[in-house]
Amino acid sequence: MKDSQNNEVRLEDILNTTPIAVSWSSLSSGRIEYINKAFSELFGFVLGDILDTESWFLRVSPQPEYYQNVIAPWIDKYRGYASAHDLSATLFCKDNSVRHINMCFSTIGDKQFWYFNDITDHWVAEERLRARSDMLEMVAKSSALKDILNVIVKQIQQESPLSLCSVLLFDKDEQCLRLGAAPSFPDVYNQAIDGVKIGLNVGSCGTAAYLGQRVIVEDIYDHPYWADYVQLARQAEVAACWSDPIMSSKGDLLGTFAIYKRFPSTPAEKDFELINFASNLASIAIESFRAQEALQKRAYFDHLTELANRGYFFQQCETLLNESIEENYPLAILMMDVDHFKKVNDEFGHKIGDLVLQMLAQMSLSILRRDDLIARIGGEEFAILLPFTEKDEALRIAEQLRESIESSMVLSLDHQEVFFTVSLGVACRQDGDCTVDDILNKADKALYQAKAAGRNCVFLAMPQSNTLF
Ligand SMILES: Nc1nc2c(ncn2[C@@H]2O[C@H](COP(=O)(O)OP(=O)(O)OP(=O)(O)O)[C@@H](O)[C@H]2O)c(=O)[nH]1
Repeated sequence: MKDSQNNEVRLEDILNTTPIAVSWSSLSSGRIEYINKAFSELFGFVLGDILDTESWFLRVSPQPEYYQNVIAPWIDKYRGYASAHDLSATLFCKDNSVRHINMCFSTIGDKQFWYFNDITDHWVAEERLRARSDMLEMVAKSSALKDILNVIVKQIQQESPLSLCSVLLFDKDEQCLRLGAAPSFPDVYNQAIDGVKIGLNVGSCGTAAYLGQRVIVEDIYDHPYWADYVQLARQAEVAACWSDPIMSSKGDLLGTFAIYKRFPSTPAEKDFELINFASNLASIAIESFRAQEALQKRAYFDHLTELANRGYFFQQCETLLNESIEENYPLAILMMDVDHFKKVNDEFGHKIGDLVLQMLAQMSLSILRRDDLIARIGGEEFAILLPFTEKDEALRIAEQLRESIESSMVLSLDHQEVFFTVSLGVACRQDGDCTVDDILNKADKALYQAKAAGRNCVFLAMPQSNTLF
């Protein structure tokens, strides 16, 4: 008896020196009878905190379903076996920090011996590598920026399950933040944040973007930065927010990355590391996306007027024409050409000619509807696609364009007012119009007639004849 007690003491001493967390429990009662020092250090529990394996696993599982669906079936499967296959699980410590554990158990008589190996560092490194390569793959495949940012946010939330994360994008023109990705926030919160101007005391993100530096608010309900936003925070059920500005490789502000907590919280060293990782990843994603966007713009858009170019117009036109034939909805095309443009160039110089084209583009955009498409298809020639548009509406839009352009002007280098006009040809899709060229040719002929009729007017291409509007 004395020997066995001595042996037990020695075994506990030995187990207390091992860096692996070890415990044993009674197979019949489930009661945990022993935990070693490494176990207490890893999970933060002492033996007095723990009753039996089931209640302990329920306490450390992220949700009860995780215990019921993952851990309990694993225990049942290997109950009574000499040893179980490993299970990798995400478990909470007593202080609610999260660890990734590789665990297994073996059974000897009535005793179940448990081994818990902390693989958090390894797991985090692997997950981050995976997130980075997933993100780069999405960037390479030209996925939507929102989807790419969602991958980043979800990765961080997985690594830090008690956190909610968001990425907001900086809108330089409006000096405001736009929603990038915040999948765990309620719509009411996301709608309120979308478009918020950056500035001091505009929550953690608005302030971080404004200052260009990290903002740590440990208690939203007791911080001047959040004074105007506590109601919103209450709706989202958040109480702490740590926000980092996302900067480009050239040091420009791209947006913000933020970690929110449900309770007032102070970030630990590993949280800062997590924020750095996320901001970095988001910066790569946003910069790559914007570079691709710029490339696409160059391929599809006219650099002088920033309107679509000929190639893009034909591509879009073909898609919409086929759609309008299939679904039998009306569609119209306008051809618009500057009158006597050569004269403008000759009289005032090419630079002023360019200004005229830019002014005309802006004026047209302000008149056209959201789904209309205007493109510069030649030097001073523009094509306009009007989907879901009947003849009368197309003529009304053409006339409005003509009138507005007639009454606009640019200033020459010696401050003279330079007025200009346009002629327009209008064609509507009719039965038998199968290609973009079919309709464009009609619109072109109507434009030619408008020119021949003296310019600064609108002509409609009719099935048999052309008519002055
Ligand atoms: N400033 C400027 N001029 C351009 C550009 N592209 C083409 N042009 C000029 O547009 C003019 C077109 O002249 P024309 O085809 O004779 O047409 P027009 O003078 O407008 O006469 P109508 O169309 O018959 O009313 C030429 O002088 C071109 O040099 C451009 O990007 N910028």
